[in-house]
Amino acid sequence: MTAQILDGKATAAAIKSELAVRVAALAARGVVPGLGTVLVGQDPGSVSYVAGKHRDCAEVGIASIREDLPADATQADVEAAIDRLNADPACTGYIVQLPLPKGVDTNAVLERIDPAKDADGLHPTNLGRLVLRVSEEITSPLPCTPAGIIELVQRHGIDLAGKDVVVLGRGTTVGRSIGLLLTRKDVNATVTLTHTGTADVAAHLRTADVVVAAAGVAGFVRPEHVKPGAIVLDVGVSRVVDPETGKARLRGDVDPAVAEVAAWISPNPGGVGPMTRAMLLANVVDTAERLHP
Ligand SMILES: Nc1nc2c(c(=O)[nH]1)N[C@@H](CN(C=O)c1ccc(C(=O)N[C@@H](CCC(=O)O)C(=O)O)cc1)CN2
Repeated sequence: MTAQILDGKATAAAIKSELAVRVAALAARGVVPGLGTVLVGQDPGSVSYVAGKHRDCAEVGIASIREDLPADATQADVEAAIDRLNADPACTGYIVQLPLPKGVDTNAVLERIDPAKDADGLHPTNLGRLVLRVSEEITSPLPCTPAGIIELVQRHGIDLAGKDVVVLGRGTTVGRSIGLLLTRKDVNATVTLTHTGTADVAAHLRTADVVVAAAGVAGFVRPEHVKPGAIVLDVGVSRVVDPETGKARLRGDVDPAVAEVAAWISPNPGGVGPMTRAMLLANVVDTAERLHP
């Protein structure tokens, strides 16, 4: 079996076209959504992701605002940037690019974001709404990567109801929150969250209908871990130096040979990453439409 591709690049492009139409309709009424970013330091991945977010904004007609801080920025410097974006009427939503350098308290930073401007859906108020609302319509921003994974699968005609999903990794942007979305009544999957304290991760993986690999360990999921016909989402990214060329290249959490066992697989790059960015834009547009009905 060779897996079919869950094409995040093409799906994100389709979503961006839909969003561009909605942004034009807002603009016709004098409403211009504005996305802010807070970037601390020069981590190459973070620099590239933030640049991509601003390129996306330009593509769909969303204004962008940048707060770029040096790697040695203090907690007070980061909080001052947050306060500026909270107060800026041109900024209708913003994100703080993660991870933050050691020494900056990430949770304190996330909690300082105005929940009404939380474009990442990571503020405790917005995560709390997800905890409470299992069957109601959600009118607050959703965490971008989890929302992007579900959208990617559903836009390929796959129904997740009744499926057993095994998630690898309990990080802030994916593992902690994806179960809240997958177990909503409109999705109806069953979720097992595995992590570095799980006794036998391989045993869980082998039973999964769907694997969400967000461990950040290159090539962690191998063909012998995957049930034939499973759906595999490759989320984690590692920058691995090629010993022959000395150049760094991106590697996902999933060994490419898994494509010989799975029914569906998301490439990495070109899978979940572009969907994360598309969902961020969707959160910004949704918020602007809710504020200006
Ligand atoms: N505040 C946040 N920080 C982080 C998040 C997040 O959702 N919010 N997620 C990740 C990084 N991330 C978004 O910020 C992200 C990751 C990957 C991509 C992407 O488009 N990747 C491309 C490859 C890009 C490259 O070549 O470098 C792909 O997969 O095709 C976008 C966003 C952690 N931080």
